[in-house]
Amino acid sequence: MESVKRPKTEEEKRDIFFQRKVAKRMGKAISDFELIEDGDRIMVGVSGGKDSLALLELLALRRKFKKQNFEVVAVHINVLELPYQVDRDFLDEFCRKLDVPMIYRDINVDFERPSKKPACFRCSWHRRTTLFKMTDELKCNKLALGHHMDDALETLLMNMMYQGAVCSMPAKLSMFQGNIILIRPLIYLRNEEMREYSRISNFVLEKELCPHEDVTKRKETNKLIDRLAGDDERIRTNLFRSMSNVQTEYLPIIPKKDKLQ
Ligand SMILES: Nc1ncnc2c1ncn2[C@@H]1O[C@H](COP(=O)(O)OP(=O)(O)OP(=O)(O)O)[C@@H](O)[C@H]1O
Repeated sequence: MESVKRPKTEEEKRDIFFQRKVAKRMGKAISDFELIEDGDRIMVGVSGGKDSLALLELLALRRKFKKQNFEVVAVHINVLELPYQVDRDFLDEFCRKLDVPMIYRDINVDFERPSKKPACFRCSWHRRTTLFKMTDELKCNKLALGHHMDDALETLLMNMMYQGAVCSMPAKLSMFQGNIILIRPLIYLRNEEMREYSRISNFVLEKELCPHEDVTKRKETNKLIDRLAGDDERIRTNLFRSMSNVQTEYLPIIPKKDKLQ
C-alpha cells in the first residue's frame, strides 16, 4: 500500500529551512578553508555535547548527499576517573542511522597527581592526544572538532586578556609534519544556532557537569562578549572577522628586548 505523506506544518518547514541554513554555512566554511577533499577519511571527536553531535550529523549527511566523496568515523574518549558516561545506546543508534562507525576508547587521567596545570586542562590534553594517536590507528587523515564561532571568540579574548597574545582557533591546522589535519567545520556558526539545531534534531545531551571543570574564565569571557555585543549583531561577526584582517603595521608591536612586565 502506498504511504500517504502528511503535509508539513509551518513549524516543520521552518525547522527544515533552519537545518539547511546551518548545513550551508558549514559548507561555506568547508569551501572557504578547503577543509575536505575527495578521498579524506575524517575522524570526528564526539563528546556527547550538542556541537560534536551536530558536526557528526552534518558531515554524515554531506557525505550521504554526495557533496564530496569522503568517509566519516566517530570516536568518543571515555575518561574512566570521571563519575559519568555518555549515553552509549543513544550514540550507537544515532551513528547506526547515519551509517557511521562509532568507536569508544577508555583512558585514565590521574587527577590526584600533583601538577601545575589544572585538572581540566590535563584531562582535555589527554583526550586530545588520544584522538591524535587514534587517527593513525583508524587510518584517518583528518580530525574534526565541534568548535564554533563563539568558541573561537572566547579563546581570542581569553588569550588576549590572560596570555597577552592574539591567537585563537584556526579552521584548519596541519599538525605532526602534515600527518594529521585538524579541521573545525562549524567555525562560521554561532552557539545559539547550534543550540537551535540540537533542539530541532532532538539530541539527547549529557547534562552532568564535570567535577573538575574550570569554566569560570570562559564563562566570564562569554559574559564580557555578551556585554560588548549587546543587541548589535554585527559586533560578534566583526570581532570574528577582525582575525582575518590583522594590520600589523598599525599595531604597537613591542621590540622583543623591550618586554613590558
Ligand atoms: N570525550 C571526547 N571524546 C571525543 N571528542 C571529544 C571529547 N570531548 C571533546 N571532544 C571534541 O573536542 C571538541 C571541543 O571540546 P569541548 O570540551 O569544548 O566540547 P563540549 O562542550 O564538551 O561538547 P561539544 O563541543 O560537543 O558540544 C568537541 O566538540 C569534540 O569534537
